[in-house]
Amino acid sequence: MLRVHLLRFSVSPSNLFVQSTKATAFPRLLTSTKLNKNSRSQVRVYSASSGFESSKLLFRQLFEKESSTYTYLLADVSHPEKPALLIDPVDKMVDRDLTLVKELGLKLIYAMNTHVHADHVTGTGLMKGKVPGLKSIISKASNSKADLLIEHGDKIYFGNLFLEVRATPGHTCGCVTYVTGDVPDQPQPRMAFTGDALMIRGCGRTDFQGGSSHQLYNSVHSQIFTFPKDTLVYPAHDYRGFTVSSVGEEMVYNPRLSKDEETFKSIMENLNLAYPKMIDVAVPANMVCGLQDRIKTTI
Ligand SMILES: N[C@@H](CCC(=O)N[C@@H](CSS)C(=O)NCC(=O)O)C(=O)O
Repeated sequence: MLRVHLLRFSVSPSNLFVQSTKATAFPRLLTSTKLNKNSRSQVRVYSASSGFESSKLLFRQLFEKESSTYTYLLADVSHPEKPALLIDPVDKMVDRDLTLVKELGLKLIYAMNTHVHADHVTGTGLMKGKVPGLKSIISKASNSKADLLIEHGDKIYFGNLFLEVRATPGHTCGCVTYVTGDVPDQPQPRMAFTGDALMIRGCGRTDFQGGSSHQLYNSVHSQIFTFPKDTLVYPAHDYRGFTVSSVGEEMVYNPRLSKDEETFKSIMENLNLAYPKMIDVAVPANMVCGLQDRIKTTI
């Protein structure tokens, strides 16, 4: 039985980050406090283990061709349990993904979504039925159901590695970007999993699901373009064969987001894209992280 442990810390005047090591189960939810002399901001930390061993990232980019979706597998292979997570798995590729996880000897602990997708059904619900203890994750702002509802500033630990959550609404109201940590024992350069907020030489559309071109412009400029320029950009989709970009590259060459906001809005208003074919099926399913048939008993 999985136990979730929640702790809160009081604030003290320094700019340190403190997390609990008292939780008793794996994985666990921790709450910690970002200590800042000017604020009392609290940051929740989802942690799969404690300890300060050196870390090593295993990383795979996987593709689903009908919706042109990228799924990302990350694991800390320096940790004895090799805890792993998947970002944006697709329902029809669940067996591929879980076979790979098994072959690599990983322990899948989180199946995460960057947002409520409109073009395909998430694999997180199916995976929960196949991997005991697996937790689904989506943002609280998405108004969806999942095991863990994350918010801006949260840290999601897998072994000694972690992803930070950045709210990047605009394509949908609940979009988040997951970015690797900026401390020395985390992967360098940083890696940003931008979902549909920032794509390679493009971005997510803003014409449904609470989309807003004003919000998207501000999200990308304030939350993604402020990462170091060598930060790698891994989107949820690519329609032209690109696999990875960098923040510096997109700041210069993104034909939409390198422009001023008014020009960006005008571009977004004139995209004239057809609605995604799967939208009526995908959105309701993804609002419950693909668990629509079992929602009452499993979440
Ligand atoms: N044709 C596809 C949907 C294509 C599409 O609308 N993609 C979205 C992301 S998935 S909701 C998007 O934001 N595209 C931006 C762009 O500039 O292409 C289908 O029918 O599924």
